Amino acid sequence: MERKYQSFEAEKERFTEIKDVIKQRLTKLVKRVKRIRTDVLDLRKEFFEDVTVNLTEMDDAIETQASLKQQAEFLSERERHHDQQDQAFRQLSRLYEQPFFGRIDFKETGEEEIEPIYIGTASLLKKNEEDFYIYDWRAPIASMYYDYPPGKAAYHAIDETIEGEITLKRQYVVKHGELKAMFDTGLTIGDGLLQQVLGETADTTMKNIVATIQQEQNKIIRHEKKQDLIVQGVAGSGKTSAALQRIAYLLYRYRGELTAEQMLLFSPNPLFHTYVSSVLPELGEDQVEQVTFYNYLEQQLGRRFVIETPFDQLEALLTDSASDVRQENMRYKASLDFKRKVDCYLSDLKKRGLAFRNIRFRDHVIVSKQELTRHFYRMDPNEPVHVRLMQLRDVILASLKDEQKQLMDADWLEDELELLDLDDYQAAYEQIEREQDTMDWFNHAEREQQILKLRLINKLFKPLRQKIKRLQFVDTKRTYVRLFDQEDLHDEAFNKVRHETQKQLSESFLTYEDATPFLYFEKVCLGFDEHGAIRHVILDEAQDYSLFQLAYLKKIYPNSQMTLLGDVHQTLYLHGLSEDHVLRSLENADVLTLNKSYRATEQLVNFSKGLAKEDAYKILPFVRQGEKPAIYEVDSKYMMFHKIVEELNRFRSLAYEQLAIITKTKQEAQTVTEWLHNHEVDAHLVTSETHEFEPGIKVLPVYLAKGIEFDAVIVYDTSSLHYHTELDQYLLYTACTRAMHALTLVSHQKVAPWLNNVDPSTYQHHKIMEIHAPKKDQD
Ligand SMILES: Nc1ncnc2c1ncn2[C@@H]1O[C@H](COP(=O)(O)OP(=O)(O)OP(=O)(O)O)[C@@H](O)[C@H]1O
Repeated sequence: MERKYQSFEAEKERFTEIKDVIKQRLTKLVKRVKRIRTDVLDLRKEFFEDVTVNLTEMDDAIETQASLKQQAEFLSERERHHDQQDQAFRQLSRLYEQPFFGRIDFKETGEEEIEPIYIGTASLLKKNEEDFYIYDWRAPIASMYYDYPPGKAAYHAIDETIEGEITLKRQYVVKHGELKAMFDTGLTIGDGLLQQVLGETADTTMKNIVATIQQEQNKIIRHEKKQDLIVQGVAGSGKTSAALQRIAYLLYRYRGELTAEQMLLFSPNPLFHTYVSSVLPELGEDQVEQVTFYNYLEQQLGRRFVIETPFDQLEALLTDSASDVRQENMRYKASLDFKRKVDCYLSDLKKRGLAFRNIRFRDHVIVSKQELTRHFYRMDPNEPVHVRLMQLRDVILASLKDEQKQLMDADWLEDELELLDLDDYQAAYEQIEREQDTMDWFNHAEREQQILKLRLINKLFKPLRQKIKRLQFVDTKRTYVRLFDQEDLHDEAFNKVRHETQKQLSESFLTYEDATPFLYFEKVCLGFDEHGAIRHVILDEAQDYSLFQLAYLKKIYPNSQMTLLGDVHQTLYLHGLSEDHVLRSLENADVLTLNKSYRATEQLVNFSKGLAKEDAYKILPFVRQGEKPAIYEVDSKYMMFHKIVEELNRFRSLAYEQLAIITKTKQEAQTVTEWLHNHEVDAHLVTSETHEFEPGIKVLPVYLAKGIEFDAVIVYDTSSLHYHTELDQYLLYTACTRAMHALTLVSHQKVAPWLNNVDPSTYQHHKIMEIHAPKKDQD
């Protein structure tokens, strides 16, 4: 049987043929898009010209309204059409640059033909609308490209499994719209191509990996079961990449049922937002909303409290300024033990303890807190607190009406009528006009006065009504503070943190660890505004979430499937050190693991895995060669900086562009940046407010480097004085695993203890002593 397109020449012809087809379609599409755009612009310009606006008579007004509606519908239909065509245009343009990246030849069992399946970022149908030039990488048949080596293979299409044999598996290198090379591959997807891709230098934004998705990553991307999914993946194993390709896959697979607005990505920091933002548009999908958990907390509580950022919480730990009580608080408030305590207290509130605020109007108490308490606790105790509060709210709003009526005779009201504006007078006038036919008013002036007074009262009461609707008559803060009034003989951790919690709450300050429990407490009291529309929540860097935070997220996104991606080795928060880790917590979740690290060279992985806290043997490198990491142990700060500059120069001479100096704290990052500036080295300090990733040298604390990678990394001062706690070990591992090609550790004096346990054959160790600093650098 004749095999199609075997030689490179034949492939080139095929490549050109497809590009020609795309070009023709693009030409047509450009004309169409232009035409529709002109239509839309004309329609917008002439919107009112085609409508006769006549509002004098009721019938005319109705007619005018109908024709306006028709015109608006027509316009929005054209706009929609324009958007669709524009999207098709962008998709075709992308395909024109790289029509396909892979191919499998598949012989279905029982069929004679071997079909070549070309795979690209989108499908391209032939004229007959049945056959394909190119299959979208997410199409069921394309899954075999990622899942099988040549030989027996199968895929699922709708309700059946189709079996057969892959007779050829091929990958292509396309650059600047030209086919440059091809590889026929075996077991994994093109070690050749993957080598090439991974060997490239880092970028300021993340790349998509559709051409080289690995089998174990494909399982994550195409996980379709209803259960939640937990991915434990070692550093650089492609968790974030898999998460983004998964979003693109789900949007394709459930097109028409699932939209980008129904998905939500929780990410670690604003810099990360920008870093990953190009992947989905590159794959032709809309951006999904990205939010940090802190932003979410701020949005919910920021008007009433100052909330500590997670980075400030970490800084307190890293600079050893967190007292024992504070550390206990971090651990305890993250735990499900504390959640159970809160739940217990919430259940108690059904019977007693809810604190209310007086409802006042102009310093006058309309409903006292005692009355509210009495009324609330006379309601059906079997009803949940939030349901009873809704009922109470309706009672208060009704009684407010009586209160308003009584004010009609108040003397001050007349004086304040001038607070009304022209619209109020106009409205009063129109109301009298309307009433004239049905009511027999003797005195217009009197009626007008009455209407105006009513309007004024309504206006004055509006803010109060809104507060009542938002249940602000419940004093949630005070109620929560009461939880900490009494000691608990059986709960030592609770007793330890009680006073501190009360003190901070009274100052309207919420530590990061306190913010979620308080928000949870308040939501259960007042009722959850569940985000029912969100169908999929993705948590990247999931190891940083506490069990309490995860329970909270489960509660507010009740109709959502969750994908958690994290790495136990990269834990940065105290709560992550506990046995009950978020990545082990979800019941009935599917758990998938990624053990191979693609980011770094074999030499870097072999070194950094020696720093990993648990199961280090499971971390496998992808075979890509580079230099061994270097550790410089020096005896002065000056020498440390001197070495940093030397290394930066060396890295630049190797054509590495994205260079980072990773410190433990923000203060150190600042010191290093200042030193470099003083010595005429251009470096950018990255802070928690940095949103854009600038090319060049970056100096940043390790927690801001999460999820991001650099060509070469220098880890600042890895001495034992500096890195010694259990958490420090995780930090050091995280910092070292940010490097793709080169890694240097500089240490002022003796290195951190775990570095001594790393296999010495995996790195070069240099001790440099006695270089004296110039006068200006001696401190
Ligand atoms: N299949 C693949 N093909 C090409 N590149 C890949 C593949 N998998 C991962 N990579 C690359 O490896 C690097 C690390 O990927 P990614 O950031 O997704 O890993 P991660 O597991 O989220 O890392 P970390 O937890 O350390 O932040 C990226 O440069 C990514 O492009």
